[in-house]
Amino acid sequence: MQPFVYNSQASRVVFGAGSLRHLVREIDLLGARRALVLSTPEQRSSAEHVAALIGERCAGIFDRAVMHVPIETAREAREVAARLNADCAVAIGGGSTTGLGKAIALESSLPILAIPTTYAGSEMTPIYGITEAGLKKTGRDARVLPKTVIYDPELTTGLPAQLSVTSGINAIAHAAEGLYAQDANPVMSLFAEEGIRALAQGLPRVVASPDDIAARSDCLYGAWLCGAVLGSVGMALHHKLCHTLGGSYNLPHAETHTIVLPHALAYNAAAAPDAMHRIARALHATDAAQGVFDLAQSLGVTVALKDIGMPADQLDRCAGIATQNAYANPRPVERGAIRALLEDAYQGKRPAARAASD
Ligand SMILES: NC(=O)C1=CN([C@@H]2O[C@H](COP(=O)(O)OP(=O)(O)OC[C@H]3O[C@@H](n4cnc5c(N)ncnc54)[C@H](O)[C@@H]3O)[C@@H](O)[C@H]2O)C=CC1
Ligand SMILES: O=C(O)/C=C\C(=O)CC(=O)O
Repeated sequence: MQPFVYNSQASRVVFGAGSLRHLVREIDLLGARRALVLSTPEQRSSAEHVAALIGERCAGIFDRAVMHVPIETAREAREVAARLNADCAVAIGGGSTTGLGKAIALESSLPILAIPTTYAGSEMTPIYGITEAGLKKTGRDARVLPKTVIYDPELTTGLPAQLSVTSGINAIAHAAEGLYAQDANPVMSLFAEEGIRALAQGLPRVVASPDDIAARSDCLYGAWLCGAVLGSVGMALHHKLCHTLGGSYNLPHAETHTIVLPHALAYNAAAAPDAMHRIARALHATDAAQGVFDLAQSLGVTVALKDIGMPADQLDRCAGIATQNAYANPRPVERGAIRALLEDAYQGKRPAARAASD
């Protein structure tokens, strides 16, 4: 075994159907008295349910979380938290809502209790993102890692089937890149492979029956493990491409991950054979890139950037942005090859299998 460094991220996880009933106990354990509940406008009713559970210790609800955390929203939420004397933030929702909690915690160190309702995994990471003047900046800071996470699969049954699939593949992307990360380690690789396996088994059952709690549990468990990988080791080409596409063209986050991942894996396949073997094994596929593509296509989500609003004439520019700064990746990142990758993703082409001799 190669020497390695493993950074554990300290958080408390309460997992299981119905575990939202432990919310007040968990707020007590944080030592908090005035909880500010965060949500998107669409999940206002979930926020109200949470506020009712918290009772008199609920300081208020802020329901304006949106994707990519615009700085104006972050400032408004910070002001509300300060005005209400909140001493903890309870974020119920996906990565956008957790991200808003992180924007508050970044300045105030307010502890976050996250209740994830998608599979994006932000609740397991010290990574924050804030968008200012059309530019999204991300960073790592221990203050933004949620202190407590309540994973209750019952809260995910309302996540539409298509968003469940793309969000699940967003999670798989964290694990896949974690397996070939420059700072990969055996512990996170175990999390990664198990996370992919749980999601690959759970997602088809969720699509067939969105209320299936056992399937929802498998997916949320997989999302937890994959999120932990994202929080612990560095990402590479795939995440760089998705941030470029999402940030520059405002493409939807989970869908973009779903479309790009097979092509990023095909690009890196020959340079990371062990990771590809483990991804394929977890997917019960013979090839990692094709396995992800087939999973997405068989579950009825789009596999082409042209279907989600990517302008055809921007592929050159996108290849330029994604290759202008150096970053760790198993295979050198070359502009011409990235342009070809983007063309394949734009058209929704099934990637070729890695040759056995590669
Ligand atoms: N900092 C980090 O470590 C990470 C950050 N992110 C960030 O998170 C954002 C994307 O988060 P996502 O979770 O993909 O989407 P999201 O949080 O934007 O949610 C998408 C939509 O689905 C709704 N929704 C969520 N859960 C639902 C449920 N159970 N039932 C019905 N509707 C539900 C939301 O209210 C929203 O309208 C991006 O800004 C991305 O950059 C994503 C992953 C990791
Ligand atoms: O952009 C952020 O807020 C930080 C990380 C991610 O979004 C990870 C991802 O691309 O899923």
